[in-house]
Amino acid sequence: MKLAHVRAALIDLDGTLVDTLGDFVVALGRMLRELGLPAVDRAFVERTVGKGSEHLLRQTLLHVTGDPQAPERWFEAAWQAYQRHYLAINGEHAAVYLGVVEGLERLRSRGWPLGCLTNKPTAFARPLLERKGLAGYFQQVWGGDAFERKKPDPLPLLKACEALGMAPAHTLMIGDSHNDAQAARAAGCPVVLVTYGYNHGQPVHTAGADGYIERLDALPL
Ligand SMILES: O=C(O)COP(=O)(O)O
Ligand SMILES: [Mg+2]
Repeated sequence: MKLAHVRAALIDLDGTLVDTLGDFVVALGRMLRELGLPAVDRAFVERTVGKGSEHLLRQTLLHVTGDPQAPERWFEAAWQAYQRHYLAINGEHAAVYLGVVEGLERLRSRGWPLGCLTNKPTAFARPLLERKGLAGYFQQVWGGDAFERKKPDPLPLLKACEALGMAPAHTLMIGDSHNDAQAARAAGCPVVLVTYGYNHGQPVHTAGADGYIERLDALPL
């Protein structure tokens, strides 16, 4: 892992900083019940999160109905209900991973500017970071709606580097999935993945990162 040139970091949220699977399962469950649709299982949610809420809702609607028309037909009602249910429980069924606070302290002690870059809507991400005591570590927080395109597109990383005043080659992306690695590669950022998150149901070591760590405080700085 070559981190000698790194001067800043962009860190993913779900599956990297906070284990939010419980929040997703509860909010989706309440939404589906409200719409009169069948429930969804935890394993499906785990392999579907990471590409933003719109993707999660469309895939869930397809999965529970088996009807290719369902995502279009139900999307608007689902989105309204999901936002309401998610915001009502945001962080209640979620826990900060071991090593995260220690890792953030170490990154901060190096004087690196830190940004949180997630595909989660900004309106969910900010209160979650506040509630979990992590907001103070980040200069900026960008959700999946902050830019025209989401990860795995490189655009959010390029824009975030620009906002931090750092070149991509000096900005480390830390994430938990192929999505983060692909975006970082295309943006020209070095990338390290944690091994405990959600990687779309795939083994994380196949994601093509520069390095893999079991805890955030295991970064060789
Ligand atoms: O898909 C989501 O809502 C969140 O994904 P991320 O925090 O891992 O980018
Ligand atoms: Mg993630």
